[in-house]
Amino acid sequence: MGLNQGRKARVIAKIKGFTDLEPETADEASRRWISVHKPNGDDSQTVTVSFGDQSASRKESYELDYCYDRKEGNSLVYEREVKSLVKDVFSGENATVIAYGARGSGKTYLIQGSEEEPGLAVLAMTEILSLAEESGKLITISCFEICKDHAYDLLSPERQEVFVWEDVAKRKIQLQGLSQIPVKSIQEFQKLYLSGQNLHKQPHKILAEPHQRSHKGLIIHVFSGDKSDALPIGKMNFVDLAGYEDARRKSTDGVNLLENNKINKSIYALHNVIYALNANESHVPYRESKLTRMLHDSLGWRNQILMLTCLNSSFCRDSLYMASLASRSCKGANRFIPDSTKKAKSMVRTTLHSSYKKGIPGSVSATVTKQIGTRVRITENKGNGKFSAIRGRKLFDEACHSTKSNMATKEESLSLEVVPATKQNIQEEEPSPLQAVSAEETEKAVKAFSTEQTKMPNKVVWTNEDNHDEATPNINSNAKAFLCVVADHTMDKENQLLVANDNESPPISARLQELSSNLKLLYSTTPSCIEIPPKMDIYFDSQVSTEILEPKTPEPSLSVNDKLEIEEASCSPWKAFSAYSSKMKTSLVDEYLRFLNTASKEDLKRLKGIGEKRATYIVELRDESPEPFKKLDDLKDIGLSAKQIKGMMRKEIGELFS
Ligand SMILES: Nc1ncnc2c1ncn2[C@@H]1O[C@H](COP(=O)(O)OP(=O)(O)OP(=O)(O)O)[C@@H](O)[C@H]1O
Repeated sequence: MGLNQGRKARVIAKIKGFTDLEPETADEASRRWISVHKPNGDDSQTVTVSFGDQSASRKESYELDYCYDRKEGNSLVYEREVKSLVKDVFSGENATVIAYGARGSGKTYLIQGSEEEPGLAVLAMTEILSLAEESGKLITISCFEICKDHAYDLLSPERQEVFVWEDVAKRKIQLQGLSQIPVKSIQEFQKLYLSGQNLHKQPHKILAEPHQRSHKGLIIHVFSGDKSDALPIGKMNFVDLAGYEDARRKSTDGVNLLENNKINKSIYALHNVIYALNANESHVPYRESKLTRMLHDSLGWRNQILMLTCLNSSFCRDSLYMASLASRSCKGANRFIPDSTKKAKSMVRTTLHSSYKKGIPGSVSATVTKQIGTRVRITENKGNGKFSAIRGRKLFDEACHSTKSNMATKEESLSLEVVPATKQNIQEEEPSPLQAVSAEETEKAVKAFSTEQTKMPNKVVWTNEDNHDEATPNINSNAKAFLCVVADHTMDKENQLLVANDNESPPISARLQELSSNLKLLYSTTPSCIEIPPKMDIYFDSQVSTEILEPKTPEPSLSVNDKLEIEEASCSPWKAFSAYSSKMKTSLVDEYLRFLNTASKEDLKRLKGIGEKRATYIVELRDESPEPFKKLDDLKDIGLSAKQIKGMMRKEIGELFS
């Protein structure tokens, strides 16, 4: 199939097949719960998946690229969806197949399969090995898992941690610590892959260690030949995501909430990337999770992506939510960003840029040392006024630019060893006598580096886009150069109330605007005509309808009590007005708190008065407790005074009328 209608990722679904243990009546019940409308049969370019609830009186429907039925097996999905991707990998592209869905929705069965029914990864590997044999290519595999946003190598006995390094051109990823093992036969593959993937199903060596849910990945690398000088051609990733489970419900197997939150967050992060790719957005938020950072060089550009939404065949609320998320990222549309917000965004960006130009304090220092070949370190320091941050960026860009021409090619990168940069080694290292203290010296130092770079072949600049603190690998003596960039090159925005960001979801002002419009709409209606909207879940509209539903952000709801109060107040215009105002305030505050409790770090930074530091702190608080902000006063936990909190709310709401 593979028809993406011009989009980067194909998003399809597979309804879980029945196990032998399920009763015969399961089929009938399943049909009541989930049905698929294919307007052109198997050739449909879009299908509608409809879910009925247990009473069958209401339906929710979502559009996807395709949906495979319960009885359609893994081999059919392979033939129609994955086979063509295998060919693409041999012609130099990367392909990624990702299965996600509620817990127990058949993800592992689809990717890995069973003895009787091999999964997509096994079927693909069979074909890859056969093509490799015909054409004399070398195949290696890597297996990893991601637990609580840390990646581990599943093919090394010590299960070492894997770190993500990215070159400055942002097109190449190096997974440090991830083994690659050559594979020649399907038996060899099965042994390695299944033992790696099923580690979690074995009894834990340390009994006290609790059972952990994780994302599991397989990377199949194809090389140009089978000698040691072989060049990488392409790779194929298969990812079996940990099952989604609504964090608001109690976890069934004692998995702690924190772990659940991390899993869900990385599922959202992945969908935000897919959404941004399908919507052709200029910014794709790859850095929101470990998984998307690891797959960065396989997601986007000309690479192939297949998103497999696994759906439970019997009633499962989490499956509904997954279908909603899938539909959203499938279309790459349906996002609420009013024009006014776009305008505001570009205005903010201009202002921020010009404030840099005006020389808001910031500094750049560069260090050139000869300790390990040539090394240039550029750090931007805030506040000492020696150098503007924008100048620092410029110098950095210049350095990168002159390095880019010397970037290791695909061939060269094979033999390249990465020299990681960590916050720790940046700080601990002895200052060089050449440490620049003025703009002029800094510029000279960077130029020296650039010149040095142009002389040296085989060089690539790597940066760790992960947490800089996480890696403390040894400096490799074979490496000739590296550039460390202290990532915090955003200005301290805590007090500037300005944020420039291209992130994917609407800022709070846009959502508040939406809320405000909804409330205005309500206000313009006579109280007795007020419809009580049904209670909404995030992105999930449970309204009784057979229409195709667009996944949504939540809207305000009025309780029966609200409605009664408003009706009571309707006898006096002033009382009615006061009642509406008060409800509006409550809804706005609720929405604001919900945003604080759920938004990504980048989105949080869109709020007035929330900069890098506060956003980081909020995210950390959420890791400790799933919903740290229950009332506005809880903002005091991030160091705000009552006056500042009020000020921030006033500014946020004032924006609605600007
Ligand atoms: N198409 C199918 N036919 C028969 N049995 C299936 C099918 N799909 C899944 N199963 C069975 O359903 C159970 C759950 O499937 P599986 O482990 O693949 O789900 P999962 O989504 O990977 O679970 P988790 O969220 O826990 O990782 C397994 O016992 C599996 O064998």
